[in-house]
Amino acid sequence: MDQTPAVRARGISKSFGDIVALDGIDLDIAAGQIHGLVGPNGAGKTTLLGLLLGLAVADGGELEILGTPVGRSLLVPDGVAGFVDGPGLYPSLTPRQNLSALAKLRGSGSDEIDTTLERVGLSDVADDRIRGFSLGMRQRLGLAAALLTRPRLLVLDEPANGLDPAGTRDVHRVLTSLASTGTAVVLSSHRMDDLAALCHEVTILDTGRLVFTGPVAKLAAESGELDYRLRTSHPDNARRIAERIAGLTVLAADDQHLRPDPDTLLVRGPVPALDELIIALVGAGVAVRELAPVVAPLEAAFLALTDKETR
Ligand SMILES: Nc1ncnc2c1ncn2[C@@H]1O[C@H](COP(=O)(O)OP(=O)(O)OP(=O)(O)O)[C@@H](O)[C@H]1O
Repeated sequence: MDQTPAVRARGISKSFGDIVALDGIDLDIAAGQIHGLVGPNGAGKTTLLGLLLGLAVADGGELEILGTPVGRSLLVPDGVAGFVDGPGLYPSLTPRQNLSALAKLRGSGSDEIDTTLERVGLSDVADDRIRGFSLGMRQRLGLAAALLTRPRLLVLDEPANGLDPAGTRDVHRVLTSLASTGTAVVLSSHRMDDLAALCHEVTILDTGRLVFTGPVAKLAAESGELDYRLRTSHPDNARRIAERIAGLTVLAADDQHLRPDPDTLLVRGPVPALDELIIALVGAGVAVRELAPVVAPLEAAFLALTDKETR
């Protein structure tokens, strides 16, 4: 596998008038890596993806794509494909015609149209006009158009947007198989569960600044103490026992904006205190029916790193 980094960015900045969309971003994406970009609305994700696609140039910093320095012109090297703000398609044409037009423009890929349409699950509608397509079907076709160029860096802005669960699974499968052959994939998403399932590394942006970049497991480890939902056979006894465990706090349901449920207790504490709680509950004849984090560890880390109220 080619060891040239797909992306190497140092101190990238980009402003639109007074708005600082990116503020000194460093980013490394290795070949064959699926890298997720997350952040609240307006964090700068689309702006960063646009720079990688050559749709705009940075105001400052250094950017290397597939080993080639990208200067102040809008040229990115061959081997980069993808889309931001939805794929650009010809609505009056069919998927097959869209891909044929693209293959003609590029002078290659026309023999791969059928297999590419099949890969993204559009074989059955290959000859229907795309004007009536759903958002999810357009997303699939956008991905097909990108795949046809055999990219070494694939850049996708919210590719799972509008996809049903089966569509999301198909896209994950395509991206995972692409990465296994050395293509780097960078994608934005608002769904931490998707990113956890798909990405090797994630970068979190917040109002143009980088607040985390690294392996998904490292991010999950930053979630600190979590809140857990505890369902037992005897909620009143469970509450009394939980209140006696050192380091454990029993929370009110409205702390979490959750629907009140008399059978469920909310507790916050470190894992050893939870272990102690379970042992005590079982010892007292209280059956534990569920103990699960209210917010998944990755989501909790994301919220802690980007939550303005707590900052
Ligand atoms: N062409 C533009 N002109 C002016 N401001 C812009 C432009 N593009 C982006 N911005 C601003 O830059 C900031 C970053 O926007 P960007 O679209 O990159 O965020 P994002 O993380 O992709 O957001 P979202 O999750 O809502 O898609 C925002 O404040 C946005 O309003």
